[in-house]
Amino acid sequence: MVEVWRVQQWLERLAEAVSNNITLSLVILVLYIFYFFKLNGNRSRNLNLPPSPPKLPIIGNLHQLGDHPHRSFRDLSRKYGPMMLLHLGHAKTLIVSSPDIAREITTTHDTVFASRPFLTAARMFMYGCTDLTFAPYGDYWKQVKKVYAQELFSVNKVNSFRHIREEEMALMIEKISSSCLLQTPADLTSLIRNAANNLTCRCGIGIKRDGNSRFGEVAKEVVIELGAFAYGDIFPSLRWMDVLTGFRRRKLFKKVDSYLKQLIQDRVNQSKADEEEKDILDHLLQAQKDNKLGIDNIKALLINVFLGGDDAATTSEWAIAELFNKPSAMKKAQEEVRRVVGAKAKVHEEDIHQMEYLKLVVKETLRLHAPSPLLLPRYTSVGANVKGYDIPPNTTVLINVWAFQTDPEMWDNPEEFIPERFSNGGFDYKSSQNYQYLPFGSGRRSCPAISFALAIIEPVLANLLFHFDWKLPSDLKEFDMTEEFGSFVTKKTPIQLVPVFRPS
Ligand code: HEM
Repeated sequence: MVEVWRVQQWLERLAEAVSNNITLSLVILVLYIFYFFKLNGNRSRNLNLPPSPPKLPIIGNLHQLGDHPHRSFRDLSRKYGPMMLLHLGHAKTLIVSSPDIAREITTTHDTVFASRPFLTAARMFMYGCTDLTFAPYGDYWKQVKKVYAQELFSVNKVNSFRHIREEEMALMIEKISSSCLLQTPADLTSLIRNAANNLTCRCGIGIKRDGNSRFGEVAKEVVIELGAFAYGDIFPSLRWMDVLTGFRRRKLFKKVDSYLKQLIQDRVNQSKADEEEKDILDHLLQAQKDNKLGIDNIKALLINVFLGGDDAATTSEWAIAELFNKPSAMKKAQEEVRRVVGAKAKVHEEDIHQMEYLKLVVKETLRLHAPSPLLLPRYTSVGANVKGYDIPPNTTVLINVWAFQTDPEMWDNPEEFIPERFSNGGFDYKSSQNYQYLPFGSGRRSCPAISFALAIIEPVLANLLFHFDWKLPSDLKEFDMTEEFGSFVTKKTPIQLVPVFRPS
């Protein structure tokens, strides 16, 4: 019998040969794609499919994606309509660009489109997609969603993390104060990311996710890997190429896995008795004792929590960037924060409840800069009919909320940052009444952590506005607002501003 390690060695040699030889890789790629084009034929001949832009052989519409897919899709939808069927490589992808069709997908046909595609990186890092984000819709997802809603992100639980938020805010302010004394620019991007990620991870697992700690490094690499290219995601028939070429991914996974294993083991040995002190990991271990979850499920769910901090950090960064770019809004927000906090030395959480303009600033930021402008991909394994069009089985669905959150037909001066546009109410994060504003998604797969996220974003902003005024470093003439598309849409260049202590 052939020994397993020999087979492994053989596979690794083959993989090396393929990845070192571009011509061989390309020949295999082309042969496979032609084979599957032929095999699949035109199965959709009798279907009334949504309009599609012309596509190229093999790569389909991939060349039309550009650096900012949400913008390219919006431009294409102006020509081909609010429901387009694209072929990203071999993957059928429905692009939705109107609130009306978003409602159909997330409400009328919610259960049909409630799954997620099995993305290569998610399969690995989310332990076979057993986290909440990528789990296929079904009993397991429902059970995990219940644990999240009742035990992890309930209002009481979010409130119980208040001391962590206050400590992390104090640390952030202390670090900025030293830049203030030296009159050097503060790297707000990394300060905000550190604060949001430390805070999220302390609530999740009781430890920080500092940029340069071992855990911080690993978490950062996972975020990059989740947004990275994989053959199998666009050419499902080429999934085997990912197996052959995914050494780096597997190495990283081993690192993540051993880290999480140790973390869980340590916690099992010292569980906390006090309900108030329990963090997310304690609750997940309790769910394991109740036979609701396995150890690998817990690891996957913890990764979900690490990633959430990045969403909140991205939003806080964009809010500061937009305020800096619009001095009248900055002045109004600062005046409100300073009036509400008054003579106190620091911002208290009860103060934030009274900061109405600050909340409008967050809403407007999420309109222009939803961290996931295409939401998270949905997937249907069965066919469906939406607005008279046939959606074939095995189609991924991307809802381009950015397109309708910036549509001039729905918003006045849509490119401009105007927090006041939300002052009449009418747009709630959770309400599904108005589908033209959906930064947290909609329906059963919408974000379960809205209050948790706002409880990070609002204190970060209130503290930055209360303690400091901000000015451009002397060597900078302009403030760059370019976007970068990755796992989230972030600001391309870090925010470097010089802090000045607020006038007393
Ligand atoms: C500004 C902050 C955030 C934004 C804008 C945001 C946005 C989103 C969006 C758009 C989705 C997909 C919705 C859909 O497919 O319809 C989502 C799902 C999700 N979010 Fe958030 N999120 C934020 C913060 C967080 C945080 C802090 C956490 C956790 C710590 C979190 C955990 C999740 C999870 C687990 C899902 C998957 C839900 C499912 O598939 O059932 N999010 N979020």
